[in-house]
Amino acid sequence: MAKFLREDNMCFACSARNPIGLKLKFEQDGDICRTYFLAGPEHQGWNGVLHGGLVATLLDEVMAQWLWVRDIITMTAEITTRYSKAVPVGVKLTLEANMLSDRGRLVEMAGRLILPDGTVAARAKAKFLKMDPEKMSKGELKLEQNRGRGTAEEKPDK
Ligand SMILES: CCCCCCCCCCCCCCCC(=O)SCCNC(=O)CCNC(=O)[C@H](O)C(C)(C)COP(=O)(O)OP(=O)(O)OC[C@H]1O[C@@H](n2cnc3c(N)ncnc32)[C@H](O)[C@@H]1OP(=O)(O)O
Repeated sequence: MAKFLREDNMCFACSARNPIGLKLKFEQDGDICRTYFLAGPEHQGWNGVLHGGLVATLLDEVMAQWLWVRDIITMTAEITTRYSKAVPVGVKLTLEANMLSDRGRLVEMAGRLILPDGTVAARAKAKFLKMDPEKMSKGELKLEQNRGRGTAEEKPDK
C-alpha cells in the first residue's frame, strides 16, 4: 500500500467519505486488480444503461488502483475506452486491470468491464505517467504546472 494516505482524500471513485462517490473497494489477485460495482438508476445515461463516462471512470480507477497499491504514484495521461455492449444498471459489474508495459515514466495499463454472464462489455487502454510521490502526498500538485498547456500556444486536438 502506498505510504501516504491523505486523511481528507475525497476520491470520487474510491473514498469512503465522499458522500456522492462510488466507494469502490479493491482486491488483488496475482497481477490483476479487481473491483465490483452495482450501478443504480442515478448512474444512468440512456434508460437502464450505465452512463459511458462512468464506465470510463470505473476503468480508469481500477487501473489507477493497480498502480497505487504497488506504490506507483501516477496520473492518467490518456485513456481510450471501447464500448462493446450497453452496460445495464442493477447488476453486479466486475472491473479488472492489469499492466501492459512499464517504460521510464510511462506505464500502459489495460482494463475491462465484465457483465455477470462473463461478457466483456467494455475495454480500456490507458497511459499513466509516474509522478513525484513527495509532491502528490503534500497536495503540492499546483495547477500552475499547467501553465502553457491547453492554451492557444498549443494546437487543439483534432
Ligand atoms: C483514506 C483513503 C485514501 C485513498 C487514497 C486515494 C488514492 C487515490 C489514488 C487513485 C486515484 C486515481 C484517480 C484516477 C486517475 C486520475 O483520474 S488522474 C486525473 C486525471 N489526469 C490528469 O489530471 C492529468 C493531467 N495532465 C497532467 O497533469 C500532465 O499532462 C501530466 C500527465 C502529469 C504530464 O505532465 P508532466 O509531468 O509535465 O510530463 P510531460 O513533460 O508533459 O511528459 C513527460 C513525458 O511523457 C510523455 N507523455 C505525456 N503524455 C503522454 C501520452 N499521453 N502518451 C505518451 N507519452 C506521453 C511526454 O511526451 C514526455 O516525454 P519525453 O519528452 O520525456 O520523452
